[in-house]
Amino acid sequence: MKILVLNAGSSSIKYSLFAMSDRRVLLSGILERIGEAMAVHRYRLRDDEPVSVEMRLTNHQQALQTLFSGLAASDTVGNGDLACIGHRVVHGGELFHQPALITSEVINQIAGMIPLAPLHNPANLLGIEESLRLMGNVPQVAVFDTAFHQSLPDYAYRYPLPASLYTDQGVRRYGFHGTSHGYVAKQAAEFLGQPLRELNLITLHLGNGASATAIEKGRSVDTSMGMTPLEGLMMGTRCGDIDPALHFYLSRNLGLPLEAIETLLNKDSGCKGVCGENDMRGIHALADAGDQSASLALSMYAYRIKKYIGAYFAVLGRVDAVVFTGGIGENDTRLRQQCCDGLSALGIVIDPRQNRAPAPPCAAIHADTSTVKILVIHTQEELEIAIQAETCLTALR
Ligand SMILES: Nc1ncnc2c1ncn2[C@@H]1O[C@H](COP(=O)(O)OP(=O)(O)O)[C@@H](O)[C@H]1O
Ligand SMILES: CC(=O)OP(=O)(O)O
Ligand SMILES: [Mg+2]
Repeated sequence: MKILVLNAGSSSIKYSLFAMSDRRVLLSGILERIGEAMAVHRYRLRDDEPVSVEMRLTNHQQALQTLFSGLAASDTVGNGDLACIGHRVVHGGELFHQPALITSEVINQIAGMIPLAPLHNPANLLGIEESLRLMGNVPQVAVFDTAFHQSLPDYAYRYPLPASLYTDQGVRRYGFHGTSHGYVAKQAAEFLGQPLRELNLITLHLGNGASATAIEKGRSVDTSMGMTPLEGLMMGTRCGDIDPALHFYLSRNLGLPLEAIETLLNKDSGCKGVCGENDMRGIHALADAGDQSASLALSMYAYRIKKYIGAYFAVLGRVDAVVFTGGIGENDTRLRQQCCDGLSALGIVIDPRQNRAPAPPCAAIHADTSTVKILVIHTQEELEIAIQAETCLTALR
C-alpha cells in the first residue's frame, strides 16, 4: 500500500510518498514560492541526491499537476497503486477528534473553520480540492493538527472572556502540532518501554512554529498554542504570548490597520523581530559573531520555553520525561542546554556529553542524577499522517 501525504500552505506544498509495508519514504519534496515570479520544486527520490528545479507555478492547481505528473513519471506509483492521499489540515475545531475521510460535508466543515484559521485552512482546502479534481478516484483523508488536543479540560481550553464568545463563536484554545506531539509521545513510550497511558510528558515541538504540550497519562491536558498558532512560545517569526492591549496601542498610536497588525505579529515578530533573523542556525551564527540582538533572541527563546516547562510541571505534578523535537529541538545542542539550565530543583538535569550528539531517531540526554528523563526524538509528522490515514481507511472497510 502506498500513501501520499500533502501539507499545503499558502505558498508551498510539502509532500511525501510512503510504502506502508515498511514505512519507507519513496519520494519527498516541496514546491515553494507558488504564485511568485519563479517557483522552485525540490525533491528527493528514495536515497538519490536531492534535485532542485525552478519553474513557473501560478497556483496550487499547477503545483499539484507538477507533483502528480512527477509521481507518474517516477516509477514510484503504478496505475491504481496509490491507496490514499492524506492531507494535513491545521484547524479541525471541536468537530474533529479523529482523522476523517474527505467528503463534500467534511470540506464544508473545514471551510466553516476558516474564520478561526484564516492563514492556514484556506491553503489546506485548496490542496484538498485540487487533489480531488486531479485524483478523484483515490480516497482522501484529512488529519487535523488540533485533534490530539481535544482532550484538554474546559478550564485549560476556555479563555476568561464573555461566555458567548465560546458558545456562539468557538473562541477557545485548540492547540496545534498535535500530530507531532502525539507521535513523539508514542515514540517516547516505546523508547522507555512503558505504556503511554501511564506516562506524564512535556513535549516541546520547536520548528519554525513552536509549541509545548503537557501530556497526562498519554492525553494532552494543556498546550501553548491557542485559538490560532500565534499564542504560546516565541517562534521564528511569531510573537507567542503577548499583552492583548498591544493591539489597541498599535492601532491607536501607530494607526496600523488590522491586516498590518496580523502580519506584524505572525511574520515580522519572534526571533526575526528581535534580531532580524528567523532561522535558528543563522541566529547562532550572528550571536557567535558578537551580535547582541541575536544573543538576546536566544535568551528570550529559551527563557520562554523554560517558563512553560515550569508551568506544565505544576499542571502534571509528576513528569516522567521532557521531550525535545522539531528542527530546533532535535538539532540545537546549545538551545536544549539553555532550556534545561537551572531546572535541577525540578529534577531536570541534562548531561552535556549526551546532549552533544543525540543519536536519531530517539536518544536520552539526561544525567544519572536527573529524576526526569530528557529525550530527543525525531518527529515524523508526515509518516504519522500516513499511519492515521491508513487506520482511518481500514476502519471504514
Ligand atoms: N543543526 C541545527 N541547529 C540549530 N537549529 C537548526 C539546526 N537544523 C535545523 N535547525 C532549525 O530548525 C528550524 C526549522 O525546523 P523544522 O522543524 O524543520 O521546521 P518546520 O516547522 O517548517 O517543519 C529552523 O529554525 C532551523 O534553523
Ligand atoms: C500550526 C503551525 O504552527 O504549523 P507550522 O509550525 O507548520 O507553521
Ligand atoms: Mg517540520
